[in-house]
Amino acid sequence: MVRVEQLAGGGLLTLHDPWLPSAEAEALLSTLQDTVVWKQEKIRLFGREHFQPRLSAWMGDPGTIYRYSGLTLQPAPWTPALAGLRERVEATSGVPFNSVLLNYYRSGDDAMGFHADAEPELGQNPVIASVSLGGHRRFVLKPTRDLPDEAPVTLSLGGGSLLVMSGTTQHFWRHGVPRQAGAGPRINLTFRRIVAS
Ligand SMILES: O=C(O)CCC(=O)C(=O)O
Ligand SMILES: [Fe+2]
Repeated sequence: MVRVEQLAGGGLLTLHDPWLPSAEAEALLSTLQDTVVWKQEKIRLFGREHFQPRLSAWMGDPGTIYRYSGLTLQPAPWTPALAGLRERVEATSGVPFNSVLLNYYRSGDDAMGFHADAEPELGQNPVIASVSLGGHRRFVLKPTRDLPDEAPVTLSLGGGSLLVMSGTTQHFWRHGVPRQAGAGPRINLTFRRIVAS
């Protein structure tokens, strides 16, 4: 099923759910849990250092260096599983990607704070394609202060789904994955296109 949601300000969400067959999504979850070199990165936020409340990894074509929150990530080479998945994400979304940020939420205590994927190396109005594996999590979008009358939008991202964020989503909306009691392990893959570094 495909659900399309237009956001105020010209953002667009396209949710394909299911996208991957569930047996494949489950197999990919355990392959990634076991084979990715996961790290808990220490970031600098408002001048203070702390560990991110999740594990992560960065994979991509040579030269796709990613900088955010004081970190500089060098890409690990594509594994066969993710190189194949990238092609399928590109086929569905119609957009080329050269890198992917992997986030591993070990439990409902792991989370992602509100942010926009608006780093300069992603260019203007980037398309971000987000594959979820494992347990459902709430994915919340909040308008920026440019859209004071808009209410937050909440999606439930289940294992095997593909969410494509496009248009001006990263300009007028911020998104996050709040802590969620009882949630199971989840891996999210955000495919991106680094256009300059
Ligand atoms: O885990 C998610 O669904 C969101 C991940 C995300 O926002 C990101 O990687 O920038
Ligand atoms: Fe994001």
